Amino acid sequence: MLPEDSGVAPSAVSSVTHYAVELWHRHRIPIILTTLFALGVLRIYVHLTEEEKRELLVLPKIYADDQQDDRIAAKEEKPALEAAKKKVADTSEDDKKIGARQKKGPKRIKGDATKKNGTRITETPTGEPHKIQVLVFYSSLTANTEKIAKQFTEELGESLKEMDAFLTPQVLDLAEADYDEYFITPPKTESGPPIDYFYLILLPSYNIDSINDNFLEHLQETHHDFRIDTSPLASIVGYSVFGFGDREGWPTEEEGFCFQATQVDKWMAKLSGRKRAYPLGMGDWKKDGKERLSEWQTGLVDVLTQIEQNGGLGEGVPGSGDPIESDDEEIEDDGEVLFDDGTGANSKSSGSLEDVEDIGRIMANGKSSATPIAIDFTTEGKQPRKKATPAPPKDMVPKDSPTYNSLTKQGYAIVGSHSGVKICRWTKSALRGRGSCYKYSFYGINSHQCMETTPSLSCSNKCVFCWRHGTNPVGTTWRWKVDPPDLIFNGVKENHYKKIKMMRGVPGVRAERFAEAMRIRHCALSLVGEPIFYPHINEFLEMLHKERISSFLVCNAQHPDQLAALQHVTQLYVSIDASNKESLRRIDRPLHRDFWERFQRCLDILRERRFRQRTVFRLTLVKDFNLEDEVEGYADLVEKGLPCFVEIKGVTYCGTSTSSNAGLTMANVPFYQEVCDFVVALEKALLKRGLNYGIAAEHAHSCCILLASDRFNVDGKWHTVIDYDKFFNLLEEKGPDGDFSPEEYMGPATPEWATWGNGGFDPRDQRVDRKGRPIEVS
Ligand SMILES: Cc1cc2nc3c(=O)[nH]c(=O)nc-3n(C[C@H](O)[C@H](O)[C@H](O)COP(=O)(O)O)c2cc1C
Ligand code: SF4
Repeated sequence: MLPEDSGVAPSAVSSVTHYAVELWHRHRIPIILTTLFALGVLRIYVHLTEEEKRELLVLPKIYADDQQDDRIAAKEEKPALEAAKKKVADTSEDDKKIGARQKKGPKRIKGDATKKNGTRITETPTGEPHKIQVLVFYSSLTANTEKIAKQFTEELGESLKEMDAFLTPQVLDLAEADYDEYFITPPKTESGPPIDYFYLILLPSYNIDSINDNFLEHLQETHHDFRIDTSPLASIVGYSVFGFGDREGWPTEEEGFCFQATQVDKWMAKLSGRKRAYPLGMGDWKKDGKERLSEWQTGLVDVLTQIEQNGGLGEGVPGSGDPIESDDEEIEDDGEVLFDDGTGANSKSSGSLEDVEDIGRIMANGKSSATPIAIDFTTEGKQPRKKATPAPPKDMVPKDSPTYNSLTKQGYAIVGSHSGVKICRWTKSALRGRGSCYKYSFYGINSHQCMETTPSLSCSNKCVFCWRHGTNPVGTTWRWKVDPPDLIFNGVKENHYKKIKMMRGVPGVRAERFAEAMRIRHCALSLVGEPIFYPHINEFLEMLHKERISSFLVCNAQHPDQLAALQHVTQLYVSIDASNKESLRRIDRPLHRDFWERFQRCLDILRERRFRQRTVFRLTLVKDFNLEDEVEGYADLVEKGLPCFVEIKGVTYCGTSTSSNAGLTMANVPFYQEVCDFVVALEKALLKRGLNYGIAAEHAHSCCILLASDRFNVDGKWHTVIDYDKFFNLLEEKGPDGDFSPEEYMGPATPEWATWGNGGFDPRDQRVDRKGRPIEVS
């Protein structure tokens, strides 16, 4: 109805209304039908586009490259995902069947069945479907598990027979399997259809030294190895572990029932990016072992059936999602250099963990009473600004600190309160006859007889390329309890030998090298931190030398006073990480304000010492940081310090957040050819300055090249190798401050294979790739 004052004549209004009613009566059927049709089309369109989206969310294809992104998307779209899952579960015929089967096994959230004509969704770009190889690993000391594993594998094979996707399961003894082959990355298919792997591990627990310890150590070290992705097994389809134990002796899990299976399960979760396909099973061999195993087996077949149907574990499968694995996953190092203030509370957000640079602030905040006095041994004699109440100094790395946890997880043994020891990868590699580090090629150091250690885990730099995961404490002063040198010396040896002994069951370890390794002959004081930070470094060196253990000491050119007071070492290194002040600040991120002056003083000391110590400049090349345009600058530094040798090495990318925070990526790692070009240019720049240095040796394997002073060239041959016996004899004869020169303990000629142009790989060894496959040396 129109309002009365609208100004439109009533007769006109009534004729329009009449006309409209007339029109409706005449055409109402086509109008209604057309409207219904349009609404129907609209509904179908909306439905189809929604389904498309849901489909992607419901089934993250585990083989898709951007699986991670899918997961994130799925998380963000949780309500939609839930709705979609419910809908698919209600409607899919295939899923109904799976659902029925699953009633017997564990409850699972189903993914969308995208099975097309019976083929798995996992296909190569050419459409070839992947096959799944189930590998059943076991360990066994008294043969129970061995028998069970074989029978289990056979039965599993029977259950999977009808499923096209699966190859016949294989059983593998962990005492014989090469861990590098299976537990760094899954095996690669050389020919035939592409194969994906599903790992099952049957493991009895032993609280005595057994192969399980080696296996666990391998898993742990692989996870913490900075060269390897933290989840290198992420491409396996899934895994599950079953443990055997004995409740009679170990009644509960807290008391050790199946403790090693629990540990393997945790490490596998980490290595595989949480691909636990079925929960950890446990059984008491004497009581319910068989029953539990049979339940586990049923559940597994269920999961494998689902994988065959869906191409993956699907979202939300318990164990492949995000369970809290253990407390140690929670304290994963985030790469920040932390300092524990020792208050007991160790949450980062509470501020109890502080960067040492913040010590001033902590003290100002009234925490000074709990903080020991900082004794700057580098500036000893100066009066502390404020007289603090004397408090007993604390441990540098307390046992309950995150630093301790993190370092031990990376394989370090912490000795006393501030020292560490670790077996380096070259020591392990040499034990297996797979190559030694460049120090063998250049100086004759047997890697399997070399102990890598430090008496000070603390350092005064925070170098961008430091592979120590940023976990070591930093500081400009020694403010901690000081352990006596004999405690450190005995502790590091003991722990080194312990770690060597652990290697005895590792496949490929050569018996003769293992026997030799039980006598330490060399000590690389370069692990983490700054060895000359330790106030009793000279006494520690004396202990090494007394046992005729050579000493290669690396310092960071920040402690000139300690450097000046240092007694004889077999070889004395100074890290030269940049050729100018700005570059050094960017790379080393030194804590000392006068870092450049300290650096210069160290070079002066090295120059003075060059006829008494075998001095080495160690250059670490980082592309876009200190490589380009710095040749001349480095040549100037060599001219200033006149070292006996210059070692030039391409940086190794450690992939921690420390490095990424500093803007370091793989792109900063120079190619070997770039390192070679740099060294050739540096040699030329030195010759231009009238300095007689030449390229003496190379170790292409670790991207390292050695420039040597002509002092070590005899009759046209380089003599970079050291005569260690001669060194100890001279030391015994002349004392730790004795007057003898590096030339006096110069060894035989550098082996031909190590000289420039010959690669530097010891021909006695077999070079292998990361998975232990032989590589032909070109
Ligand atoms: C020396 C020894 C130590 C053991 N330690 C443990 C243990 O710490 N926790 C546990 O649950 N079972 C322990 N067991 C029990 C074994 O795990 C169990 O007997 C297992 O079935 C043995 O498997 P196998 O015959 O394949 O080696 C131990 C057995 C022995 C002989
Ligand atoms: S020098 Fe270093 S890398 Fe070489 S064997 Fe010794 S500890 Fe390992």
